[in-house]
Amino acid sequence: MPIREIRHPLIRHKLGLMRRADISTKNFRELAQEVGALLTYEATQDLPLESYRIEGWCGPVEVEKIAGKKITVVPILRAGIGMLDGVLQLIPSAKVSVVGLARNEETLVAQTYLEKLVPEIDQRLALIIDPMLATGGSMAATIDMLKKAGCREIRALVLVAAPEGIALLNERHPDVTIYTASIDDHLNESGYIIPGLGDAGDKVFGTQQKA
Ligand SMILES: O=P(O)(O)OC[C@H]1O[C@H](OP(=O)(O)OP(=O)(O)O)[C@H](O)[C@@H]1O
Ligand SMILES: O=c1cc[nH]c(=O)[nH]1
Ligand SMILES: [Mg+2]
Repeated sequence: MPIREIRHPLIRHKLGLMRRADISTKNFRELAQEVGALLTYEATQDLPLESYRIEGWCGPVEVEKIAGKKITVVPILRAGIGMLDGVLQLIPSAKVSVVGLARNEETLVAQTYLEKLVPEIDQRLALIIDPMLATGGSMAATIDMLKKAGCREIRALVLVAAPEGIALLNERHPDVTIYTASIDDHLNESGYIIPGLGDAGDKVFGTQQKA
C-alpha cells in the first residue's frame, strides 16, 4: 500500500503550529482546513485531463478539464468535518458522503453510527478525510463500507498517521493510497498518536475538558 508523506514546507509549518498544546479552537480549525486543502492538491495530482475548445479573448483556444472523474469526499465524523471546507475549496462540485464512526475509548474499536453515501458511488473516486489515523480501525471500517457499496477507487487524506494504522491498512486495504502530513512515532497506551495532535474531534469542536 502506498503511503505518501507530503513534506512540503507549508504543510510542515502549519502542522507544527497545530501541535501546540495551547492552540485555540479557531486556529486549529483554520489550520486543519488549510492542510486538508494542501493534501487534496497532492492527492489529485494524477487525475486524467481531456481537451476541449472554447472561444477565448483572441479566438478559439484549446483548454483542459478533468476527464469525467466524479469525486465524493468522505469525512469521517466528527473530526473529518474539520478538513471538509479545505477540500471543497479545491473541488467545489464534489459530492459529500458522510460516515459517522466513534472509537470506543476503552476497546479502541470503532462503531458506525451513520452511513450516508451519495448516489452512484461506484462510479466515483472517494477521498476519505479524517485528521487522525491511529489504530486504523476507523479508516479500515470506512473503506470496508465504501467497497461494499461498490466504490473501486479510494484515497485517504489524514493529517497525522501512526505506524500502527499504516500497518493495518497495508494488511486490509493495500490498494488504498494514504496521503498524510506526517508519519508520527507511535500510539500511547490509550491509543493516542505520539506526538500527534491530541483529540482532533475535541479540538475541532471545542469539546475538550479544561485541565
Ligand atoms: O485509527 P483509530 O484508532 O480508529 O482512531 C482514529 C479515529 O479517532 C478519532 O475519532 P473519534 O472516534 O475520537 O471520534 P470523534 O471524531 O467524534 O471525536 C479520529 O478522528 C479518527 O476517526
Ligand atoms: O491521537 C488520536 C488518536 C485517535 N483520535 C484522535 O483524535 N487522536
Ligand atoms: Mg475524538
